[in-house]
Amino acid sequence: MSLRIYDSARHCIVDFEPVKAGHVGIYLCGATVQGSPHIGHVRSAIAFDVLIRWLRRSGYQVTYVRNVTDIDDKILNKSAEAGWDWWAWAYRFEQEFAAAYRALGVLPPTYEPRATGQIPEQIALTQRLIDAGHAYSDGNGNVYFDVKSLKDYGSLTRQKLSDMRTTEDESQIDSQIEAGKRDPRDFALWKAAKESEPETAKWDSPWGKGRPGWHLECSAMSRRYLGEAFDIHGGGIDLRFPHHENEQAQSHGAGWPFAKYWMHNAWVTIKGEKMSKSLGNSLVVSEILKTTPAAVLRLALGTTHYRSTVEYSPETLEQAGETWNKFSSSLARFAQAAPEVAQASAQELAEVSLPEAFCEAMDDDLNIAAAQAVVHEKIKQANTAFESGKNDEGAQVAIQIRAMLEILGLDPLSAQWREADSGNDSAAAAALEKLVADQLEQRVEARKEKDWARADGIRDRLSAAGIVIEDGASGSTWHLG
Ligand SMILES: Nc1ncnc2c1ncn2[C@@H]1O[C@H](COP(=O)(O)OP(=O)(O)OP(=O)(O)O)[C@@H](O)[C@H]1O
Ligand SMILES: [Zn+2]
Repeated sequence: MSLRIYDSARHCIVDFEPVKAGHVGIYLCGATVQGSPHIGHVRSAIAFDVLIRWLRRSGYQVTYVRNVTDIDDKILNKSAEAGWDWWAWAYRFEQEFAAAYRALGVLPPTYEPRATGQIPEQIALTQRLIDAGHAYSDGNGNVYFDVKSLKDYGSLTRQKLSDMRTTEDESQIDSQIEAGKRDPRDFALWKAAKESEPETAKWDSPWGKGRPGWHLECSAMSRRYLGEAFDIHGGGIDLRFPHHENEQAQSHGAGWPFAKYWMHNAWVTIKGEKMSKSLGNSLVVSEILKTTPAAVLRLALGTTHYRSTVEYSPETLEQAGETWNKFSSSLARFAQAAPEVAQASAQELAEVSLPEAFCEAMDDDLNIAAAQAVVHEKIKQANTAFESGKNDEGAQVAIQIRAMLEILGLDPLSAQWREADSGNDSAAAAALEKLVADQLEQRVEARKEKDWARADGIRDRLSAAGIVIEDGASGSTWHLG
């Protein structure tokens, strides 16, 4: 069996056949870096991380592009309110997103272009669309895409033009932009600079100073890094319209075949409602990570099917914590019984044969529940093998378990999570330091009161726990004996 995916343009499961044999080009709409990432924001990066790991494991050479939208109305407004330069504001949150991705074990994309780094390409694309008769300037510095000029406008989301009211992002409708449109359904490719906007947010163009509309960057950047035709375009479900419809219109209008398949991930909800800053129910990743191990959060977000909603509650994390403990304690036990389990290199893990049922599940539009069931089954099998002294068989199965978990980004013995554990080690060391310091203080008090029995009792109890006390002129120090 080979990979089958749900193509959200065709609304059905299809065989995945790459544009170029052996290669896969993927474009994922990345973050608009206007604020701290909440767990809804990182879901798509995690979902597509699993896809990319699986494609690589299936032998494809993957070029993966995830952009950063570092300029838009929200960034300009929020930075102005806060008294920051817009670019400093955007960079601050770009770094927060990067830290969240790193903490959650999301592999870096092959290329991560910023919208502001591709202005000449976006100007050239706008000009190309004007030349092709798909765009027009209003004479006031704005350029619009003429939706009626493109036969397949609406085809991605199966909508008739006659049923549409607008094709702009409704949260960002701007009266100045609306004024120059020949048709209210046209959308902006280039926006004339406004008096109130900072000079650094204005670029020269054939239509005067301004900046690109939001949809344009993805058409320009996907072409630059993936070419005119590429395999998979991904993003959150809300991006299908108008963003992806408009991206496709721009690229088709330019004469480029664009994405062959479309994949969209579902929401993270809380009490059934979309997690969202504006609804005030969002949980910032860095806050959750203060109390929850990153692997547990990744498990909670990444082991629900990407097209199903993740309903978040404290129980979601609790359950994920239990599963993670099972994965990590099982592998720690297996590695203790057979050191080769922990020593297996990334290369070995990438080459070890995987259980057929796991591959079938992953090939079935990333059926992660069925794939996880195989992991649990194999944990049972390894347990039985080790218990009956068949260490070689146990080790072989345990290495398969690691390889499967690595595809889900959840191998507890991988460098990512081993390092996280060493983070736990330092937390444990800090806790020990505090407890021993407490005991030493009490011993000092006991000695001051000439309560020798109590002082000796403390020393003996510490010594029984493997802690040696050295008394010196400037007080007592301790070390592990
Ligand atoms: N709860 C969520 N679940 C999954 N993806 C989400 C969620 N919230 C946002 N996203 C993804 O992140 C992208 C950017 O989200 P956006 O900036 O609209 O965040 P938000 O928290 O909904 O903010 P706002 O309330 O200001 O609209 C969205 O287009 C969407 O693809
Ligand atoms: Zn996009």
